[in-house]
Amino acid sequence: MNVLKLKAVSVANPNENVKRETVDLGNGSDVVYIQRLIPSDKSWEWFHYLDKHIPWTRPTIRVFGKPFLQPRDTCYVATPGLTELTYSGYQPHAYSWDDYPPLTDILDAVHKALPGSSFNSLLLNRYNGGNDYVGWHSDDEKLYGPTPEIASLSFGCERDFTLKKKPRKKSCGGGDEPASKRLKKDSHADQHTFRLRHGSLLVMRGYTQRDWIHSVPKRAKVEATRINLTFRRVLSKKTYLDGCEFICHSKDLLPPPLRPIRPTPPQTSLPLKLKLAYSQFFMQANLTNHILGCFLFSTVSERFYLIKRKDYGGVFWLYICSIHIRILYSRGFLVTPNIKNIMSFRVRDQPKEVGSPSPKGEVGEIDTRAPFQSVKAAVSLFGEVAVSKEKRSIKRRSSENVLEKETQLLLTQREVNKIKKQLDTFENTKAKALTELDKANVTLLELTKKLNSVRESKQSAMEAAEAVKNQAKELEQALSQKAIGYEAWKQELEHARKEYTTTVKELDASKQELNKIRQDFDSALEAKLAAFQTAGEAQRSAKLNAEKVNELSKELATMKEQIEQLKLAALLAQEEQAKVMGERETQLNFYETARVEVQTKLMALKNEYDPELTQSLEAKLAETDAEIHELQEQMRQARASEMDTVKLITLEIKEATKTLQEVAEEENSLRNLVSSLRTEIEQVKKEQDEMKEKEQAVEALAANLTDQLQNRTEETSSVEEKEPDNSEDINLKIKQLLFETENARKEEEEMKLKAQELKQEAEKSKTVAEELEKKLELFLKQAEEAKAAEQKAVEEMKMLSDAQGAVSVADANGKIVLTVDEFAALSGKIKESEDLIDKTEAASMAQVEAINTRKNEVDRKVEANLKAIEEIKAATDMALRNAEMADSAKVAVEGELKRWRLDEQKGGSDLDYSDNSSRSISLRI
Ligand SMILES: O=C(O)CCC(=O)C(=O)O
Ligand SMILES: [Fe+2]
Repeated sequence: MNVLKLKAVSVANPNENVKRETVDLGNGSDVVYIQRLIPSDKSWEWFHYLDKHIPWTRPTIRVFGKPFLQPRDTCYVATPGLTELTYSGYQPHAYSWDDYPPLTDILDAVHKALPGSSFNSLLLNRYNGGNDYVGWHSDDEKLYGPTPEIASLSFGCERDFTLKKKPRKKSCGGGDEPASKRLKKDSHADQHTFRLRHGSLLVMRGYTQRDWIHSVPKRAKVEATRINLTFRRVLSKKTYLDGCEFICHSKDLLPPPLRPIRPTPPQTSLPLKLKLAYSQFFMQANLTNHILGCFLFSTVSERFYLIKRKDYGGVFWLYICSIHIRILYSRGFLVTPNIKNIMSFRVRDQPKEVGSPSPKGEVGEIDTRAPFQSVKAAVSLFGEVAVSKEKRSIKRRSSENVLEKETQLLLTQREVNKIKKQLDTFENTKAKALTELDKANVTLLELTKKLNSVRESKQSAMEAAEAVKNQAKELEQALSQKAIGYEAWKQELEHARKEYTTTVKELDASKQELNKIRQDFDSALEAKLAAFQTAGEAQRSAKLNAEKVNELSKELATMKEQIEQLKLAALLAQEEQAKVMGERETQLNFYETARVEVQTKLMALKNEYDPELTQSLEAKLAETDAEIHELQEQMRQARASEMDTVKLITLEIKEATKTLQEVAEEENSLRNLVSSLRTEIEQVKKEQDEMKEKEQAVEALAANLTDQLQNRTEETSSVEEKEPDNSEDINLKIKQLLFETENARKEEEEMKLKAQELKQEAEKSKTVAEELEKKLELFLKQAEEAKAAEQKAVEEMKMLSDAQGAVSVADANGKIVLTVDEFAALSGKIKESEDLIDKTEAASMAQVEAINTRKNEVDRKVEANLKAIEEIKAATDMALRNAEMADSAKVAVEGELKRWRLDEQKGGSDLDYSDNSSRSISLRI
């Protein structure tokens, strides 16, 4: 593998030329953004290395309990021994820093940029284009403590990073601050966006994870890849002590209220005072905190306790003395202390000598990093708080070593236990397997025994057979002594006997076959009966359908009539309107004449009277003129709009009539289809009748065959007795049999053909049904359209009725062409016809559906019938073959028997067979 060699980096000095921007988010949260931390070339070099070498995975995480493919690639790197990271139900595998050496260079660069930082884990993200993203979240996992510093380094494609304030109810910790301060902080913006550039570093600090959420949203147009590294510090690690697993948190995890150590206690009895200081603090500030457990240990003089406490999103340990533990215990905050578990207590920054200058602000703090391996060790260290730092550190180191060893030992012990368990399971499986083997052996023995007994019985049977053979030989010898010339005959007799046995067997088989055929016939008959019943039902339903179709046609006729009436009403309305218009025009003409007359009169008056009166009269005339004009205009407009509406309605009614006609046509075609379906059903019934006849013929033939076979047997014996040389007759009969067999074959062929035809018919009826369905769909669509058109017409009519109402009010003469009521009645009629169409449509649909169902049923029955016929045909074939075979065998036997009887008769004078029954042949059919 071509591993990229990367030199140790010297990145920009954070304190000198790197520009950093700090955004105060308020309430102890802030974000630092360094736009150009890593030079572009170096950033690309790292980008390509990470893109190629990091083992990226895209895990399935859980969001609100549902599995969800993480919308970006990821990888996790961490220092060994830390508590594992788990987020959204997913625990990533922790790779080591050494697996990917450039990561340590990048880490160094980040550490340099952020003095005092000490990251021990890294979550890498790769966004393969704008569709990859990270949704709103906060990195507030417990293992990072309450105020984690998270540094996010970006390479490659620029993406937006958005921060949003969490809903107010979740915010906590600001309770100690004065209201004025809080108010001020509230003025901070609730959302911030940073464009994360190639080589930039964004650091979230303080309570950002507690109070804010962040995301990298999707970006539709982005295609390029972005790689992001988020550095974090895990505060806890696992330790084993006295067989117990402890999650130890470093001092960083102590929440701020506990961090400032209490003022220096008096120098005398320092450890105890220190303990008291902590316990007092604990009592004051944290009584309500959730206490997970209490652990007791003793020093020479006193018993002390450590409290396992949960606070600020973390679990850690507190030291407490016995007095306070009793108080806590009495108040129900503690459960029974467990004496076996102990934790360490370390004192930091102790004054070296008594009487030295006043101690510094901080005198001690809890450190659970190095628990004691035994009570003794704890006591010894606890008693030596005043010893030199060096000595203490040596002791601590040795105690840490011992702890490390113990942890390793415990892990090894666990491993050993696991292996032991595995061994146990293996032993169990082995024991089970052995038992099974024993059982198998027993069975084998039993089987062997059985085999042996079978062998023995076989042997004895063989011996018996041998004895019988010997006897037969003896008998033969005796016979040969008596009739030496019959040697050949004996052999033939033997042969005939054998043949006879085979024939009997074959005849048995034939009989069975025939029985089977009979059974098949019976079941076919049943199926046929069922098919007939279905056909009858189909017929009945077809009749019903026809009746319904007739009803539908009647309804359709009524509808047509109604529409005709509607049309008539519309025509009448039109005529009425035309009449009104005529009257109005006459009125207008009358006005016009009156006006002209007045004008003439006025002119005459003007000439006769003074000009002032004339002027006023003229003005009045002009006014009247204008009014008349206005009236004329209004009437013209009203007439035009009325005409338009009437035209529109007429058009709509025409369309509705057309659609109804189409519906009627569809009904007709449906009716035709129903009748053709009925004809098809009749045809199928006829075919079935024919099939039945054929089947009966085949049945009769099979029965005939059986009878003939029986007769032949009887005839053979009687002919043998009466006419030994009637071979010609036998031949004739055999020929006849063969002829009949041939006939049966032909019949069968015909049946096959018929079945084929029936199948084709079934196919055809299927196609017809499909076409019917298609037509129905089309019909439904058209009905829908007709309905919509009708609806529209109704609306138009309503509008017109409203308009007419208005006209009637405006018209002083009260001459209304169509009153509101008339229009309402008209609308009602239209609604009625609409409902009727709906009902008709639904009924026809149901009819067609029912027809389809019936047809499908008939199809199914026909198919079942065809199948039964096929099976019968196959069985008949087989039976015929068997009959043929039996026939030829019979011929052979007959020949042999004839010869045998002849010989017997010839030798009758020499041999006296008193027991004739031993020679008689009975054919069992
Ligand atoms: O890709 C980024 O910039 C943010 C990633 C992030 O928020 C995370 O991994 O938790
Ligand atoms: Fe994050």
